[in-house]
Amino acid sequence: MNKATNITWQTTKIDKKQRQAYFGHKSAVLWFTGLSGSGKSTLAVEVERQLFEHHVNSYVLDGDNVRFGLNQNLGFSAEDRTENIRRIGEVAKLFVDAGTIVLTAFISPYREDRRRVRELLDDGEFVEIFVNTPIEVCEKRDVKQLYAKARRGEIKGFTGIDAPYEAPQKPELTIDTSTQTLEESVKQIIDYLSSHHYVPSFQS
Ligand SMILES: Nc1ncnc2c1ncn2[C@@H]1O[C@H](COP(=O)(O)OS(=O)(=O)O)[C@@H](OP(=O)(O)O)[C@H]1O
Ligand SMILES: Nc1ncnc2c1ncn2[C@@H]1O[C@H](COP(=O)(O)OP(=O)(O)O)[C@@H](O)[C@H]1O
Repeated sequence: MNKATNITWQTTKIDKKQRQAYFGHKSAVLWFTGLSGSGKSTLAVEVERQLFEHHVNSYVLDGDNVRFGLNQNLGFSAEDRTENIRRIGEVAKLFVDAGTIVLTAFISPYREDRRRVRELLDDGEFVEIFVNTPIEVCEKRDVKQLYAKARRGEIKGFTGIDAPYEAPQKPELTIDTSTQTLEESVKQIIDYLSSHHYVPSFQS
């Protein structure tokens, strides 16, 4: 609910369609969701690099980074995670309006929070990518040693240990980084974008 009153939506002279035509590709959100250590950031960063190399406007919004700035007042309670995802959704929508393919790498554990972001956007603009790497593999990787801390009880409410992760029911794409190489996963995503005419066709 808006707290401010007496506000009106300002329209501009250049719209999303004009920006997309100018850049030569569609804009959308590639919404990576999955457990910590599942591979969201690694995938997003590599897809961004390849899109950029092929002259596609692309930009990664990453969990840890956004929490250093925009969302530095939020923690990991269910309410704070919901607010985290709500703000990211609004930021992602601005990027889509600006003609960019924005890649978001957040655990985003709640189905309802992700659904709300999908609803914010037009049809086809929300591409949900479920990074479905088994927790045993994520925990074994333990890139930031957070699973070990959670197991020792030093972090409370860690996703997958003592906080929930609600898997997507109908994601556009599912990736398992325990069985697919990085190259295979990136190719799967780029092929999806090409075959669905988000970007001109190219080989990853
Ligand atoms: N309690 C708890 N649970 C899960 N993750 C935790 C927690 N505390 C800190 N971290 C670190 O924060 C990163 C997840 O932040 P997100 O903004 O993606 O989380 S969420 O979408 O709001 O659930 C996550 O980063 P990724 O590993 O990149 O997913 C962790 O490094
Ligand atoms: N096939 C793969 N695809 C993506 N990441 C992989 C793969 N195999 C191993 N990894 C490693 O898994 C880790 C995933 O960490 P990260 O991308 O930070 O995950 P998240 O953003 O989901 O927390 C990285 O250290 C990465 O090098």
